[in-house]
Amino acid sequence: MPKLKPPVEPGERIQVEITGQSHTGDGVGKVEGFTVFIPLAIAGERVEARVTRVKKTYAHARLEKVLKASPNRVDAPCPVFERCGGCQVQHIAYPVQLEAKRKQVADAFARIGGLENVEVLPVLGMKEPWNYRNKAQVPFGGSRGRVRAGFYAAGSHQIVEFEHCMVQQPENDRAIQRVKERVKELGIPPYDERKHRGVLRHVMVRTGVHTGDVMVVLVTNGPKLPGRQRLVEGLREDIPGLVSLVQNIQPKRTNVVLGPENRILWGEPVIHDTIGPVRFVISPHSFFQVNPAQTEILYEQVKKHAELSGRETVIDAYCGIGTIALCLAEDAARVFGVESIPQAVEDARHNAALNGIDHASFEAGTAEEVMPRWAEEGIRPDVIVVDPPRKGCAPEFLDAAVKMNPDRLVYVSCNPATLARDAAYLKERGYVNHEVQPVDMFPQTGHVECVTVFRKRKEEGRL
Ligand SMILES: C[S@@+](CC[C@H](N)C(=O)[O-])C[C@H]1O[C@@H](n2cnc3c(N)ncnc32)[C@H](O)[C@@H]1O
Repeated sequence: MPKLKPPVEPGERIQVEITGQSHTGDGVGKVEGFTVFIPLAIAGERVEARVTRVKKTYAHARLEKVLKASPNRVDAPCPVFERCGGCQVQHIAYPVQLEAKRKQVADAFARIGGLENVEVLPVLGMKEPWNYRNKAQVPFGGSRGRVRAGFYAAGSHQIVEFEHCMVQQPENDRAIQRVKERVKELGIPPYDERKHRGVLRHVMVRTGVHTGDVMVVLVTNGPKLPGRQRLVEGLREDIPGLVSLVQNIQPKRTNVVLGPENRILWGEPVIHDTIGPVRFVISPHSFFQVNPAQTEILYEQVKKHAELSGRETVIDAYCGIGTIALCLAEDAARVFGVESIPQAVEDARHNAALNGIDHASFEAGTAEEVMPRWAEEGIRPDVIVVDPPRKGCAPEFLDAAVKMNPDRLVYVSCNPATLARDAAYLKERGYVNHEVQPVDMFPQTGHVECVTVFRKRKEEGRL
């Protein structure tokens, strides 16, 4: 077949009807049947845009003028919204953001999973969809005299500075500004990623919203931290609730924020927070859900679908620091967790002890290696809960899960595309889901989280 030339070229000005919203929040339209993604455009609008990049099957364009505005367009409250890559959909009314996310999940089930009959319920959103994040990770740059700190602009490493981030807990904002002031005052050189020189690369702040604990992690390019003592004293004065001040060393030329080594500059190595009645320690490297209010809602959904009576054996796969496992433990006879990061597994064990839970055990390893072994060893869970990263579950893991013959498999997903793929895989193996409940863990962004339960197809009985 002769290759068709795309109908648009970089630099060209185009007019487009926007027909949908992509999973990253971009407006999507067609020019002579050719797909164009336009950030900041909204479904239902007619816009003028400048083509910036052309690929074989799609192009990107920059919005220049809204010719016909959608009634769903609102003024984005954040002054740096259009430049900062943190949020993508502040310009869309919140109820419409939620419906776009619901549709995104339904499309993934229909197109990727071939599962048109799975019902996608309305997204559980927030009453106040702002100031929710308990964790901020801010790159530092510029020069000794002109320190810059902010978020990267979309698709680049240009730092967009801010004083107040509208999706962060205010404690995180304040801590970042105080670090920036002290770094300036003490002349600590920020990191220059092009030359791989300088000291301060990132600052990470985590807040335990229920305990008030604050952790500040200063990520440096090497072990040196000039002005260390004065910096520690200054930040102890400046940051109310500071419990843990850590230096993390990332000597590599990489986009990975945290390096392997943590040094305690002052205070504790961890902070605490709670989910429901369960208390957790959080260390710099551990995964902890970033939207505490919505985590309670997400976990309620998991509990509802797990239907525990106190007699069940439960596996929590991809368990992080054991949050789901330990929140379910009260209603289960036995809980097993598996997680690939050894430090998180140590935290999970510590968390079990902290809460007096002695019928939960955690194993370090990949879920795809550990589950087949558990299946061989004869572990037969009634309920399996999975909460994998964006790439979803490995087939070896799902094969082992099916072999264990659980009654229910509760799937928590941060990526509708891989959830739909795995749903199709499970359906072929006799496990089906009928409904998906999306939860808005990340308001103002394109991301959506989902919970669904797979059960053995009735007519097939035992597998
Ligand atoms: C989305 S997080 C879920 C954590 C936890 N369930 C929670 O709600 O806090 C996914 C977790 O899977 C872990 N992980 C990634 N790949 C894995 C694998 N192949 N096997 C086991 N765990 C994995 C990550 O380290 C991370 O802790």
